Amino acid sequence: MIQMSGISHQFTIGKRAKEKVVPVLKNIHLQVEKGEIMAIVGRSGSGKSTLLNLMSGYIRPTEGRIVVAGQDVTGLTEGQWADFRLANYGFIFQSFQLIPGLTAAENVELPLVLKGVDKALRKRRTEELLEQVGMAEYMTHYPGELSGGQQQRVSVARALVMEPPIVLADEPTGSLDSENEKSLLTMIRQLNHELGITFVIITHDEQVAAIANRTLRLRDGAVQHPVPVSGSVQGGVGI
Ligand SMILES: Nc1ncnc2c1ncn2[C@@H]1O[C@H](COP(=O)(O)OP(=O)(O)OP(=O)(O)O)[C@@H](O)[C@H]1O
Repeated sequence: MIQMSGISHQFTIGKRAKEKVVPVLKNIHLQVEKGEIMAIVGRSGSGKSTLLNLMSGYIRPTEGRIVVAGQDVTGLTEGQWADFRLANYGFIFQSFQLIPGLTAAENVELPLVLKGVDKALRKRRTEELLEQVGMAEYMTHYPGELSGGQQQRVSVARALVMEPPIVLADEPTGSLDSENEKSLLTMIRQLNHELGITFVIITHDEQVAAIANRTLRLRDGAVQHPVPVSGSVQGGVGI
């Protein structure tokens, strides 16, 4: 589903005369299989977010090739990446990243508006999803009127609204208490099993890593060691 080959990335910081190159990722090879949950773990600064940003086209690799859903995305322009993300990825963040001035329903609906989907269809899809994540009663609430756990449910609904084959999550449980964490993980497992959605999840959290089929460990920008297969997804473990 996602293949990264020979990926290296360095940031260049500072002004011209004092430019400094910061190498972050070194020769990463990874393959995320369709229908699996992959956890990415590693110490702060090991390059986890950089890896996710490369997968989703927010930054471009210094070296290497990225193929997602059969398409070589390495050379996409910014505009092409925007379309590609809308069609292929849903995102879940630690800080939810809901738009404060929009209701729960409007937040979920927004990607459909951007895509020009018909209003009646948007409404139906939004209601279905908010129902699915247990937030039907809160459709007209603003994010500021919802608990952290409720906001994360809304953000899951938003991530799913375009029916993406892949969901990328950056510390999705990082702001949740243990009860909300448990219910989010149950939801992720269900979505993975029932809809076959592929998940890539950055996490510090052992409970999250425990639901993953595989765990990729980064250390100082490199893959730490080969990844054992521990879940139900078969074959082709190309890390
Ligand atoms: N835009 C940038 N410019 C320069 N350096 C950057 C930039 N983004 C990240 N870095 C550096 O790259 C390294 C890896 O950062 P990254 O955010 O990928 O780590 P991480 O593993 O996600 O960390 P954390 O768990 O703290 O979020 C760090 O040393 C960081 O300072």
